[in-house]
Amino acid sequence: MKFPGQRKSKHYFPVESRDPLTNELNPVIQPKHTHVTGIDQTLVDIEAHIDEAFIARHGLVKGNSMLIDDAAAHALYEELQQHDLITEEFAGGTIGNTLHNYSTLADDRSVMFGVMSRNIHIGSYAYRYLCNTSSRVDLNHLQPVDGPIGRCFTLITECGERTFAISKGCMDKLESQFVDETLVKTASALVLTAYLMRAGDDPITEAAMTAIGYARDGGVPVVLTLGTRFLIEQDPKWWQEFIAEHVTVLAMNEEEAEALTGEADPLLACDKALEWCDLILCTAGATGLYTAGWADEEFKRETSHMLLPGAIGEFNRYEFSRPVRKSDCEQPFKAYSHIAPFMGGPEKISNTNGAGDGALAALLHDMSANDYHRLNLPNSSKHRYTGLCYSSFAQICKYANRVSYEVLAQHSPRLSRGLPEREDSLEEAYWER
Ligand SMILES: Nc1ncnc2c1ncn2[C@@H]1O[C@H](COP(=O)(O)OP(=O)(O)O)[C@@H](O)[C@H]1O
Ligand SMILES: Nc1nc2c(ncn2[C@@H]2O[C@H](COP(=O)(O)O)[C@@H](O)[C@H]2O)c(=O)[nH]1
Repeated sequence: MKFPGQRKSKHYFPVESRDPLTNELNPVIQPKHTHVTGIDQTLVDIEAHIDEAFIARHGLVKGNSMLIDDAAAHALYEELQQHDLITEEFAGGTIGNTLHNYSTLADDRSVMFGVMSRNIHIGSYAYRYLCNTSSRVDLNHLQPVDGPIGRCFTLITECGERTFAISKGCMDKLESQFVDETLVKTASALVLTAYLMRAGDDPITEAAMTAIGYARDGGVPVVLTLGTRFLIEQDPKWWQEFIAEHVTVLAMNEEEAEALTGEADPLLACDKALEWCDLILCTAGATGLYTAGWADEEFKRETSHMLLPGAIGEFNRYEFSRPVRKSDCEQPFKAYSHIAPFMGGPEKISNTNGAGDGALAALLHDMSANDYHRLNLPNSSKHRYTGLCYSSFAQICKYANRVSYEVLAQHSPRLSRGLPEREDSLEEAYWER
């Protein structure tokens, strides 16, 4: 496992390179490994740049992710092809992207549960999906199906907004028996998307609920990403109860946060949602991102950064604390952190597809690094208490933000490589210190 984020560390990480004296006592150190699991609707993104009239003509809603039937998919695809509008085709799916990015960043294993076409032709969407997924993502547990995987028409309007039209194929056919109980129970996290709950009569919703049950029994954090505000605003109360009952870590953007809580200010939305879960990653486009969660009075750490004004005054005071599950705190209190986009954002953003998934992958990396460190160095002072993450709220903000930047600066929602070892933007002296 790679170190989460770029910085110098006072803890021994990775654990193989620990104190030479201890190494002499234990010359052969075989680190114990961790992994994360996730469930997704197996989808290929078909990206096209279109105008608003196209969106209206096909009965779509700008910014939404909508399911379309076969006839609508056919008409849409025909028009895209006729006018030569398709610019890219690559593996997608919000959890598929997150697992791929996690494995790329951590250089470590993730396991994806989903479906895959039984018969795959070279060049087909299924083939492309497999080719565009990191070899660190374990796809051995995919359920074979007699039909195509899903297609996600990713339609980008002039303003950079993306609208998704989903042609399901067999993407929702995942059955519970293909979710491996041991793998879920031994993972550092189970990652799910709200999209899994809109499968109608198809079995993927039940498979997700089965996985949630395994995670609960194994004490594994359940991480939920909200997908789109349109889904949440249909029934915010239902989602609030769902989160309160099942979710440890919530990932959302500011629009989804508002749909869930009724609060337009991301800080106030996080404050409210913390009543239902333990840790929140809230991305806010050009405003950057927030982390919010619980920490324990006994282990709180005050920031050395400037205290920030906002809907909650000086909200970042304890951002150097590490997130802890509320139930693991003796005296829980809420801590928050915020960061503006890395370097103000890339010079040119061709689209923001996957920027949120990238940020979540960084958070997952930090969570699994914590487990990895605890498994291998249980006596480290870091594990005097049971933290959810390896790093502080502030550090997670930095890392997530940096990864989002990388996704924005490239074309696909999936990272083609990890972050650079050294940041060109940081002065040489930082690394030499
Ligand atoms: N226009 C932008 N300028 C600079 N950074 C941006 C911009 N849009 C997104 N980002 C970065 O990407 C992150 C995630 O973006 P966001 O659009 O909120 O995610 P989502 O894909 O979930 O809607 C932000 O927190 C920020 O760091
Ligand atoms: N599993 C599903 N993934 C979906 C669906 N609609 C869109 N998407 C995927 O989201 C990412 C972009 O994520 P974001 O971070 O920019 O919001 C993209 O790659 C799509 O494939 C869906 O219904 N199910």
